Amino acid sequence: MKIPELYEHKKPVFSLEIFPPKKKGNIESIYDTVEQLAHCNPDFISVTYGAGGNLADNSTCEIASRIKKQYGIESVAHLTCVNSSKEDVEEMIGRLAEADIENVLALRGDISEDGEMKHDFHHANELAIEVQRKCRDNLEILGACYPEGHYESKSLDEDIQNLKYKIGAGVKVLITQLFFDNQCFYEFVGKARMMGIKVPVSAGIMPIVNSRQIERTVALSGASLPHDFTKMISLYENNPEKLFEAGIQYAVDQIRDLIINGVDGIHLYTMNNPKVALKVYEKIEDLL
Ligand SMILES: NC(=O)C1=CN([C@@H]2O[C@H](COP(=O)(O)OP(=O)(O)OC[C@H]3O[C@@H](n4cnc5c(N)ncnc54)[C@H](O)[C@@H]3O)[C@@H](O)[C@H]2O)C=CC1
Ligand SMILES: Nc1nc(=O)c2c([nH]1)NC[C@@H]1CN(c3ccc(C(=O)N[C@@H](CCC(=O)O)C(=O)O)cc3)CN21
Repeated sequence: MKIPELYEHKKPVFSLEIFPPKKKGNIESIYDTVEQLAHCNPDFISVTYGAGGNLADNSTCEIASRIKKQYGIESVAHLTCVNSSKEDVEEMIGRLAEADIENVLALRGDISEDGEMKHDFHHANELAIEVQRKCRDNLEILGACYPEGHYESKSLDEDIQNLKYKIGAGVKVLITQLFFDNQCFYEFVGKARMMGIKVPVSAGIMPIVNSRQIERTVALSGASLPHDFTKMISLYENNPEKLFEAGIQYAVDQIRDLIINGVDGIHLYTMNNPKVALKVYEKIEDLL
């Protein structure tokens, strides 16, 4: 199924995100995770590509394909371009289409720490154009957006202007970077609508359930930390069980508020942890 159509018929769309296992030999382990995540009744599951130092290879395509075929759940394959040549990207697009994947999240990708990058693509809109050129009728394109602005942009306005290039290049649904302050999301969506962006925007939520995640997540996302959030961390940083429960509740409160305020979709960054996803799901199921 083509994901943009889902947003025409359902509100909120509820989606989950997973990443391929780090070690190549462990690829089968992800299917246990998917099997458990299926109990959350997701409208789709997305699979990252080269995120957080994980594999950027055919495993994204393989996993996204099996999610559809074996579990009957719609999938989205992430694809990044900044560390790839035009030939690499063309090959990957061909593979996705061959595997009957119908939806791709077109990303620039994180610039690797050693600074090595290829120079065929600079931004996500260029990748979207390439996907359109190669597979206009077979692949729907989703894109990423940043409620607090991407850290490379001078201002939120500039970032939203750049977002319009992606939409011009065929992106039909946006998924946000994770955030902990719903007010940032509401202001961002209000501004984007004023600036002419009409596509559905799913809110990306990551439950923080252990202290190890905090630093890494903040570094990756640049998300600001509201007072309630830092209070929760300082109260429970030495009590893993309490932090786990409080982290779930924080995400649940965020999601319930978003749904009540009419959000188009909720995209849950599961970090391959079905226990967390299921606990969140149980507490929001009545609103889905
Ligand atoms: N690997 C994965 O699965 C995931 C990766 N991400 C990460 O999100 C980050 C950025 O990815 P995208 O949003 O796809 O990048 P992007 O290319 O859309 O935006 C990156 C920066 O460039 C600016 N920009 C965008 N288009 C431009 C243009 N045509 N001309 C000038 N400036 C432009 C933006 O305002 C922003 O500051 C990366 O750090 C990516 O890795 C996010 C989600 C999942
Ligand atoms: N800048 C950026 N890059 C991304 O890849 C990205 C975002 N932002 N925002 C949303 C999601 C979050 N993503 C992530 C983040 C971390 C890992 C990851 O594998 N982290 C740890 C494992 C942590 C764990 O198992 O709990 C790692 O060690 O790599 C994967 C995908 C992908 N996405």
